[in-house]
Amino acid sequence: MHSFLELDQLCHNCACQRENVICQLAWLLFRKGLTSRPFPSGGEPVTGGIKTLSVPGDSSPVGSEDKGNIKEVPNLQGYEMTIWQLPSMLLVFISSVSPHPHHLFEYDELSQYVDSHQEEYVQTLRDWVAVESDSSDVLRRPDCHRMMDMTAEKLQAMGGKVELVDIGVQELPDGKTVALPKVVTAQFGNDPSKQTVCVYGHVDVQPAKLEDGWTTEPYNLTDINGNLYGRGASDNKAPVLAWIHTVEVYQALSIDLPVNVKFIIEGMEETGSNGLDAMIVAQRDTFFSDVDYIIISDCGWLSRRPALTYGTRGNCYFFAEVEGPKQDLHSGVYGGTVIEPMTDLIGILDTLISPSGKILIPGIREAVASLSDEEWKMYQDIEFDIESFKSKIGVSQLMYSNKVDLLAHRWRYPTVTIHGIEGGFSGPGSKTVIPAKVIAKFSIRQVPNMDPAVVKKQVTDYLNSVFAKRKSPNKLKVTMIIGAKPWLADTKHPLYEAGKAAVKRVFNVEPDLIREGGTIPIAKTFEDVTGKSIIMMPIGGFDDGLHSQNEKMSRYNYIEGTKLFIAYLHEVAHLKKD
Ligand SMILES: C[C@H](N)C(=O)N[C@@H](Cc1c[nH]cn1)C(=O)O
Repeated sequence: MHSFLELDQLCHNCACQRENVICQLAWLLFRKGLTSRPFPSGGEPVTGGIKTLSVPGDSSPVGSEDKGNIKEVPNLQGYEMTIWQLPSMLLVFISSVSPHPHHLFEYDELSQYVDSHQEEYVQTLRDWVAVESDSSDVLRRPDCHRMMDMTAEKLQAMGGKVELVDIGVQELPDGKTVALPKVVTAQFGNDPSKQTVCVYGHVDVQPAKLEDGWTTEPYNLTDINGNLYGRGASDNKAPVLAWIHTVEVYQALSIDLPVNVKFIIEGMEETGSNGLDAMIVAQRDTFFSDVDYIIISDCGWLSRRPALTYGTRGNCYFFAEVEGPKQDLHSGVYGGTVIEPMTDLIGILDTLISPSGKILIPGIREAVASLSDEEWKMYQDIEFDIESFKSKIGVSQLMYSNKVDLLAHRWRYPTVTIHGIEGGFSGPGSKTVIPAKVIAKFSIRQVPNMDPAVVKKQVTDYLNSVFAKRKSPNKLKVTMIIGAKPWLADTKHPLYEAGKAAVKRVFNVEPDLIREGGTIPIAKTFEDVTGKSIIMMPIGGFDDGLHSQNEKMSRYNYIEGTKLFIAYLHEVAHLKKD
């Protein structure tokens, strides 16, 4: 009786990655239980094993030694079978020589491997979360560089063809420059007969401090009741790792990857993917030349039901700076005599959006694509519980009270958010100061058919005109620091059919087809520059708290998500090349 490992070893010896029919047969016999169990009592063995078998055109049957023209296969002791096992063996053999080279799918084995290695996966996530790779804080840039190195080392250790691509420097508002984190590219397999997918992800994170209200240390991954709390756990370190584990699992079981897999992992997504557009343009005819599809898992489900994402909003992120006196002033001594920068700033910010959520900047609402009947119907059919949404975020009232309006305003209408004001007093206690210079940070989420270049002008012109009416002696400077476009896919593309099949296999449900209110700044560039189709396949939970306190990734989503990716590669392998 042969063990799993022995069979695997036999296959390894000929290095055929189970392309060889003999290896496939041996594997399938084992899989079907035809070689791993003792004879049933009273069963008559019909053969002592397969002795020799030559396969036309095949140079290396399992464990063979080449002796002139005769290929000998060692006597595979233990492949004994009974007469009653013959028909199923024949079926197995016929299926193994069918013309499709990647027809085998050992999902159960792959999935069991994932289950039995989950502690390792959690530990790797812990190591990654421990790196404070906050791309918005230049003081943390060394951590971002370290994070990229760790990513490259991991992929390198797996035998990938890895490169750390230098994408230049970032210009800071004071005119200084700082090196951008390098971009990691990697490649596993380059079989021209297979599809090639490119997985994009990022390993930088949003800022997080314990004093922001986290209940656990943000950079110390903490498992509470199966939820793994830590900054970047869901956005986007666990999903990137889940893709890496996917390749690892195939490798560990010596199962040939059904598609070639490339990775492009960056470290500046949270601040708008600086430098990445240029890198993609530069590598269009090299790294991207053989890529068939791009897969992104940097988003989350809408509910407990798995989802496929077909749209993201873009983002235009602005700084509005108002500068007045040459230094901060005592509000008792000078209050009432100077025109305060903060008052000016709050005044102009208040003209961006009405209390009912109507954007007041001329031209913005007019550009928005109108909601089609088909879309309305799609939103209507999605299960979305307004009450649990409200209770999850802890509010008693939302901007809209019906599902379609809420989903539409979350996914496919623009919105203005005021994030904060730099320079104003924000510490605990009560400082009586007039801040001399204040900088508001606000952003406008972009949707089809808005254009960031146009929005930049609309916002700048509008704020300048509103400010002018105040007749203030202070100075206003408006800068757009991120201009990321929205992205929208065709859900009828075969990539989505493949996605549905993979979700069905792993979760036994149909996925929701959803859009994402957040932004993946590089998505549209990928599509425009490479001309390739994108699918977004989230594994994050609906309640992961991205960018917020107590961000988490559940073990369930991390582990089942890895299985989803395994299943998805199998489905993609069966797509016709574009
Ligand atoms: C959806 C993704 N996980 C994400 O959170 N992206 C960020 C990217 C961004 C946009 N502007 C600045 N950074 C987001 O949507 O906020």
